[in-house]
Amino acid sequence: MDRALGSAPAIGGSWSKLQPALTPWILDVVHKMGFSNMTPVQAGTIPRAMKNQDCVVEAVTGSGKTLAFVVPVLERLVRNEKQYRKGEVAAIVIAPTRELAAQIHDVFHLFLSSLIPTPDPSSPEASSSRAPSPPPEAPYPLPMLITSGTPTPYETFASTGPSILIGTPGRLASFLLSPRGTSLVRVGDLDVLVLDEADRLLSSPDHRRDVERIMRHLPKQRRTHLFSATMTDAVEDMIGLGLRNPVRIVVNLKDKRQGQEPQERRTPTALQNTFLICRHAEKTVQLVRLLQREASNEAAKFIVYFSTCAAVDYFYRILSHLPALSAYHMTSLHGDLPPRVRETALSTFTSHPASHLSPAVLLCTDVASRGVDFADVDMVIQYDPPTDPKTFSHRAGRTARAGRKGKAVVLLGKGREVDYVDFLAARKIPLTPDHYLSSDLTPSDPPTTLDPAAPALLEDIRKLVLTDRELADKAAKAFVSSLHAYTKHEASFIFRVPDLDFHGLAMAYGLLRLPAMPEVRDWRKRVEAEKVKRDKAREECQDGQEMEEPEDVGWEEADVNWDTFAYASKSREAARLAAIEAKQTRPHEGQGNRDGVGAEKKRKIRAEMREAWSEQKDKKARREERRTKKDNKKQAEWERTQAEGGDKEVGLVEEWKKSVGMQEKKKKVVDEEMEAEYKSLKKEVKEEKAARKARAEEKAQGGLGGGMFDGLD
Ligand SMILES: Nc1ncnc2c1ncn2[C@@H]1O[C@H](COP(=O)(O)OP(=O)(O)OP(=O)(O)O)[C@@H](O)[C@H]1O
Repeated sequence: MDRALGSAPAIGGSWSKLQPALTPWILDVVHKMGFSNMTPVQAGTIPRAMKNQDCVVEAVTGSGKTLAFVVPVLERLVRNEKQYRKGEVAAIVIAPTRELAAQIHDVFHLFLSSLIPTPDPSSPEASSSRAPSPPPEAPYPLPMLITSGTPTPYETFASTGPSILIGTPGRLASFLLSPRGTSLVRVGDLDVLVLDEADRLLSSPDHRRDVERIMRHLPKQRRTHLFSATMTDAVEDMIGLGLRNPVRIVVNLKDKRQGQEPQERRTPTALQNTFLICRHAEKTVQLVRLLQREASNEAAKFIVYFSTCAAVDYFYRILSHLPALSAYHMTSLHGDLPPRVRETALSTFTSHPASHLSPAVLLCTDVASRGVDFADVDMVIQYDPPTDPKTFSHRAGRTARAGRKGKAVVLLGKGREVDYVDFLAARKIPLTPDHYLSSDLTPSDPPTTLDPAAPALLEDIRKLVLTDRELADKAAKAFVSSLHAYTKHEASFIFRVPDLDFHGLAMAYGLLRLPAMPEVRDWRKRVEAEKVKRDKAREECQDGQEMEEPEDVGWEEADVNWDTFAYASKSREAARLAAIEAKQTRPHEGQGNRDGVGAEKKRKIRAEMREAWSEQKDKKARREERRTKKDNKKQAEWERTQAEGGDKEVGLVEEWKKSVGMQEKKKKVVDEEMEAEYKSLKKEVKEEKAARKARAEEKAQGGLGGGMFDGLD
């Protein structure tokens, strides 16, 4: 492979001086966007991508990578001698999330819309910019978005005949490779394939499998470009497999400090990238104060990252109701929300007329960490550090885009988590310290004893939670899921569950009680064992020397009557009461049939539910790996027969395709059946457990019982 570095000039130069020169209408649109000069990555990439070179492009967040592929894709298609007809696809862009795919589609659409007459506002197509526009005079390339939540692709594809497809890997693969897709969508003359956020696409096994399936379906005679702010080994593999003599374009930044050698860095220079240390119990207090302090410094738009969808859901409900944040406009965004809701959330946040008096806050997971272009975010706060360290710079990079200033802060728990700063520095992501914020929002040293605002905030949150049992469910779910995410940190030697202060976290979440889960049980045992050890050592201590006690933030279970604690939703509460009553009147229902088959299955499910989440995940990963290996073997076999040539080749390919298709179909049916069975049994076990618990609580024996889903009902 050609490893030549594409030299990207420090200053990009003028768009109008680009060689080869841009087509006038494309240049016109770029100028209308307000850009007279290229960014370095654009200057380094566009001339090469316009010619016949595959490109692997690595440049920091917010450096203008989108235009670096949109412009050459359009140029190549406009200049192409081949006239693409309806049904023929000339370019495909794959992005890891629907938000990013939609954004890329919008950029293509922006170029195209400069050529077409404004549609009649009364027509249904005019209502959405995502709907393919009526074709202008041929041969201008029409883009089409293929992600979940977009209109049925086949009809739209057949009627509009787009030549550029932009989508997420799974949806694109099923669109292109389904029997209907293979007969309707012709890719034989595809000119260019772009993978945006290539490292993310290739390091997730699901995405990678789909990307590879798509690539195998495309002609080898094509250009392929990979773009990302961070590159991984997975990308290196792909370079070998799917690209031909690619040129590598790396836009590096140097951190020039007075009197020091310039240091290479992976984040924009205009980004003030910081960390703040506090107790776990003080995290929510610090989050609230950060929002307040920055707004008092004129900041108007914030993004706050959590590790899980459940945490976003919960904190959205809590923070939206805190009097201290009443002026803030909160929006939540995560992958468990339906596509339409995600789309609305994103546009609500981007279009909200925020000011420092009425700031806008987006609470989200990593679904909004990569690629999504927010023009005017002042501050990014990472409530939870990301489980994958590569995500760190992507999250922080949602601010300080295209040379603008911005600030990012990550909240780190006192103790071992502080090592994360060195860990990132070694990865060319330097962080500077931010101060603990005291109650008057002035910087201070971290308090030596617990900030009294933490227990006070706990009480405020609890008051809120006690108004609706659903909030207590959400709190427990958020806590459990965040803890599971914590066990998945790639930097596991820094983020160690045994070092976590569970009571501190419970305080930051405003929990009423700790959910019963293996990790909490182990922690309780550990704390108890340490106490016994200390007591023993104290007894044995001859000289009366004081022993240092570990800090206890003083979180205690709230005094709640769980029998009468009701859901605010009348129907939900009625269902809860009905379920309790039903179980009391028919206590043995659902305990399996006489031959013991049901009981055996339930035993297995119970065991699975108790199994640590991490083990369940590992099993899934192993299954995934086996499947990928099998696919690869079949692919190798297919390629071997192709290389051998001969008449039987076509038959073998067909046979292979058929067998893969059959297997996938069969697997889907089996999966669906198994899933349905699993779900219904899981529901039964859960109901049974809830009833047992209700009975036990009635007998005033209390306590949190067995499996990890207890406390989450
Ligand atoms: N030549 C240019 N001059 C000024 N601004 C530009 C230029 N090109 C792009 N931009 C703006 O820079 C911002 C960031 O661009 P873009 O989203 O393409 O960055 P990116 O490198 O893809 O970032 P990420 O890695 O986070 O996805 C956008 O708001 C875009 O409009």
